[in-house]
Amino acid sequence: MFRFGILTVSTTCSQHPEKDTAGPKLEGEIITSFPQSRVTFKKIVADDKRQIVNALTDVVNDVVNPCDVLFTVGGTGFAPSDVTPEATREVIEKEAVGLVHAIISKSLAVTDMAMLSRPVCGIRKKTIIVNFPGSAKAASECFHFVKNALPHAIALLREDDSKVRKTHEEVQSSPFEKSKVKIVAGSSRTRTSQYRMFEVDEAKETIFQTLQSSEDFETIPIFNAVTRILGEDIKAPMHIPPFPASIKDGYAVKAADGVGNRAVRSATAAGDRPETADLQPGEIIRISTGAPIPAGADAVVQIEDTALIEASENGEDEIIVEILVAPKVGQDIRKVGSDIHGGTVVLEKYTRISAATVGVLATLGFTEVKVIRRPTIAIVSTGNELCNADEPLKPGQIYDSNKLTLLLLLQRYGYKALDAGIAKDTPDSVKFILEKAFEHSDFIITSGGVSMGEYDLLKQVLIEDFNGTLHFGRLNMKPGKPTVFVTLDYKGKRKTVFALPGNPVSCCVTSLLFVIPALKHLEGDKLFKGWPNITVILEDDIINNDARPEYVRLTVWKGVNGQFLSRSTGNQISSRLNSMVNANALLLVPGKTKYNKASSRFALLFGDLF
Ligand SMILES: Nc1nc2c(c(=O)[nH]1)N[C@H]1C(S)=C(S)[C@@H](COP(=O)(O)OP(=O)(O)OC[C@H]3O[C@@H](n4cnc5c(N)ncnc54)[C@H](O)[C@@H]3O)O[C@H]1N2
Ligand code: MOO
Ligand SMILES: [Mg+2]
Repeated sequence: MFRFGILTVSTTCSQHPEKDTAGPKLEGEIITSFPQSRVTFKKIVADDKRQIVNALTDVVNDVVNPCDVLFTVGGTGFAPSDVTPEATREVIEKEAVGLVHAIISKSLAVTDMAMLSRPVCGIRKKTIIVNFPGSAKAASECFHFVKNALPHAIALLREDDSKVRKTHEEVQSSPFEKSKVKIVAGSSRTRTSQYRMFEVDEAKETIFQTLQSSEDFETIPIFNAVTRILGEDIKAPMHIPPFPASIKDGYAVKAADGVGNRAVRSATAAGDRPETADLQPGEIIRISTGAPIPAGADAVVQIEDTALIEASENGEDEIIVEILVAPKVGQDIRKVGSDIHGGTVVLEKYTRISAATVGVLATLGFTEVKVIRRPTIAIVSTGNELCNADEPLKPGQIYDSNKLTLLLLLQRYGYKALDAGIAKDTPDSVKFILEKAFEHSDFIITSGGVSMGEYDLLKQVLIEDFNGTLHFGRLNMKPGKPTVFVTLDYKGKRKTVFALPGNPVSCCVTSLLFVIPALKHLEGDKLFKGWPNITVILEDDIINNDARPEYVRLTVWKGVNGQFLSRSTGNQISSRLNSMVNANALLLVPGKTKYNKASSRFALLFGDLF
């Protein structure tokens, strides 16, 4: 049973209690909403801070007749006499700003006047004190805004564990199920990887065969459409230009008139309504670029090919102009539909939308466009050693860089991703974070936890807890050997997971070689055929001492003779992210191979040229 109190604060009502409509109205709402409850305290006091403080204190100290929630009604406004919030603040021990926020934000949805209410809510001992405005309507509305949270708030204050747990379970919908994975340490741990080593090309092929390009569409405003893939053929609903328009600043003429002096009838500029009275022989009309061609005119003579013969007295108007060069029919006129012919397909489905594409859509009057829906993407970091940027580093910790690098790398190619947090190196934590990511996203990129260590848990959790299909778990490449590609069904929805190696460079290089192409493929980008291979000249010797083929990061720029020159970005160890700084290309060097300085090689260009 809940116990409520109502303190009406009003000087008038304290003298004429029959005028208090808000208190009784609120009492009725309380009993209707909580039939098992009782209103154990009712009082009216004047708008007097001392009286309010005393009444509130009496209630919270009353052990015989305690009150779970005490509502004050009135005295929360801007009038000099309104002091209920100040009195409440003197009494409470803890503020409850969430209640205040609920009251104000929900009231603002009803009336702008809610801005002028100053409620204070808080807790003193086991009583919650809540300020409501003084009108009967507002008080009862506010009660409904907060009432759903009250039972749980009361249970918490009463330290009623069973009720609190029940509410937590209800709120969290499904109680968390622990991971099935057990960490295998010591003598029984595996010493050889059970995953077959895939070649890079085989891995790419596997990705493209496994992932189906989306045929799911959405309509978005054209100003958000750059980098998206067009989801339909766009037919022009009109001709561009929609009217014959002048290509030059000059004079609209009748070509048959030829050269000679002409009377300037009028002037027309871009944006003017088309002149409908037919141009007569011997007449011309001054015209500006983009203006509609007047009726009866069939050519435009640019101003450079004319001479002024006579002007008006004030010099503002041209009266007679001489045409110096004989015009041809149609000269300097943009015909209707000459840029875009109405009814034809002007943009093809699967085009990647550029600023110019948006311009064409705008020209045709489109404000929205149908595009292929992109997968929702989440990024997860894993590792006990990882620390968020806003926390101080403890011994043994490092800052998480992969999550941010991945988020921004994706952004560079137009993809937005969600930060799904950092998982600890425990099966439960990895499972919990992945579950959270699967709830919100269809395409998940993780980093770390995929190699041979006993705390490298990603593959096991994905397979054992989520019944994932592992398509590959090891690649013959450096960096990026332990790259993992998994698909699974979660609550009936298909999820794609790339579990990338934790080393920051491995994470970047594998994103460029597999993740971005996979996203482009999913999005139906039919024009993307992988990063272009360009011929570069090496400015230094490049040696790969590893048996694995190595993707060496290069800086490529255009030399004076137009050739592409390149230099390695320095020490290529996969922990050294500086090797990605200033890198715009990847040079594939076979295992145990030296590429000599000045030789020319193919490199994959993934960024802008320097
Ligand atoms: N016995 C073997 N050990 C390792 C092998 C192997 O084949 N046999 N492979 C090595 C290779 S190659 C790589 S690459 C790494 C991959 O490691 P994991 O993917 O398991 O990643 P972790 O062990 O969790 O971390 C590796 C490294 O990267 C740092 N890291 C991780 N996450 C982040 C982050 N978000 N931001 C910054 N730095 C991060 C982490 O601290 C480690 O230093 O395994 C080799 N081992
Ligand atoms: O393959 Mo690891 O990615 O060398 O560093
Ligand atoms: Mg590891």
